[in-house]
Amino acid sequence: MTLSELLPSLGCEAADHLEPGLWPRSTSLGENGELLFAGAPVSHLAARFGTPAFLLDELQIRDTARAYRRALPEAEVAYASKALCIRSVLRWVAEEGLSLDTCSAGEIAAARSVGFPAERILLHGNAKTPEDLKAALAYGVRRIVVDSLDEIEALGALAHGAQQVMIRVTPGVSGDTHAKITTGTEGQKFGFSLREDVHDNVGRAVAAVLAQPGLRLVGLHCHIGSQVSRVDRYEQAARRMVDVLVRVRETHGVTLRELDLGGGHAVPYLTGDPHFDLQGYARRLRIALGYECSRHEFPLPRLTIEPGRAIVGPAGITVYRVCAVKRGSRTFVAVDGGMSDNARPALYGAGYTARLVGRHTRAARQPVTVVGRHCESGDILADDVRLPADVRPGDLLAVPCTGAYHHSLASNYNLVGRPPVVGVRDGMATLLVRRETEEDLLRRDIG
Ligand SMILES: Cc1ncc(COP(=O)(O)O)c(C=O)c1O
Ligand SMILES: N[C@@H](CCCC[NH3+])C(=O)O
Repeated sequence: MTLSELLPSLGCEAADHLEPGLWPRSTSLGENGELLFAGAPVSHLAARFGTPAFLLDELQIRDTARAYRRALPEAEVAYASKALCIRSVLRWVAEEGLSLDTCSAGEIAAARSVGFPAERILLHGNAKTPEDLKAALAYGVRRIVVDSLDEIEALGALAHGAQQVMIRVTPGVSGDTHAKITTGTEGQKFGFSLREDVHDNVGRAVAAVLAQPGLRLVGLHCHIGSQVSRVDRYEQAARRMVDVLVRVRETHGVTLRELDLGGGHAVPYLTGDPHFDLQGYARRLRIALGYECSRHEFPLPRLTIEPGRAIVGPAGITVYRVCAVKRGSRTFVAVDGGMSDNARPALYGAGYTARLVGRHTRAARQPVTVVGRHCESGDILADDVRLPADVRPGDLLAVPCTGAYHHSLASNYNLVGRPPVVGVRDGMATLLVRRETEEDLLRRDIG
């Protein structure tokens, strides 16, 4: 048992501290219980922008983008925009030299609106609509990652030039992650199977692309899942994909020069969650690809990777205001947001922590459940969190690691407007996405 685990059982509290590794690097504790975020007091940001609000540390996003490029200088690093697709973030990652993974006409439109270079964009999706494909072709998106025989036919009919195409493969490698975000194994909807006994397999996909005069097959893609911390699984996928490249050369006589190993790199949400070993990942991929390619006398393909969560997740926090505290068989601390700004606990049983900010208290910490304002019992933001016993309406709570798949998964359930996104850098805050108003909510309802 650690000291911080032992102290509460003795009725003592450890000195207040920020759980290491969970909060953005620029956060620190200020006076009177204040939390400083990228140089700005969170309670001031809450007063200025209201709550709930997503706060983003611009420099941390930029630093992480650079860390990826430094770790794998030979690779293309494509930010997976589904994690957080807002213009400012697209501009920041473009400036840091990243490419972009998109998966809809909407994400392409966002990229286009900031002039994201089309030659650095990829389009993904297991069910691309004609609008998605047309948007990609119209903007000149360099690579489209095809995911069904039907799509290959549809794209072939639309493409006139030599549209570059990659084929998404199901490598049969488990990312050892939540079932709902596992994508590398048979029996889920993404990718072409390596099994020859099923109809839509990789061999058929290769033949189908090669048969389309408007398409040019440039490589293969795989993505084993999201929130994956096991570097060995990526290494296994890389080896498997070289096998597939070699098999394609043997069977179809084409040497594919590009290999995209997807994203999925895990970030810690709770103390004790594993950190993704970026250096180890880079080293092991380099060795595995080098070894497998030389063993098969296959030219080293140009590598692409697609991290989303790892780029933006740890750089964001959400600030909420407490609306009510209910002390029954459990203590519920209800805040002014919930599953509409964080769907992840309801979707994946994801765990979060929370802390009181902007007020100093000597009250002992007690376990509480932080819940949202929505009409669902499952609208739980953080279970079993230790908050001061005197937590009360009007208090502010901050939740770390909310930069990825929070704003992008947000909904208007119960006709609640989505929170703003505020960028903070060197103490200066900028509203990047404004709060949704009642007028916004009613605008589309024209009946
Ligand atoms: C094809 C593809 N690439 C990249 C990603 C990004 O994943 P993550 O945000 O976990 O890095 C995803 C989502 O899982 C994906 O489906
Ligand atoms: N939405 C998921 C990740 C989806 C990954 C996209 N394929 C999450 O929050 O963990």
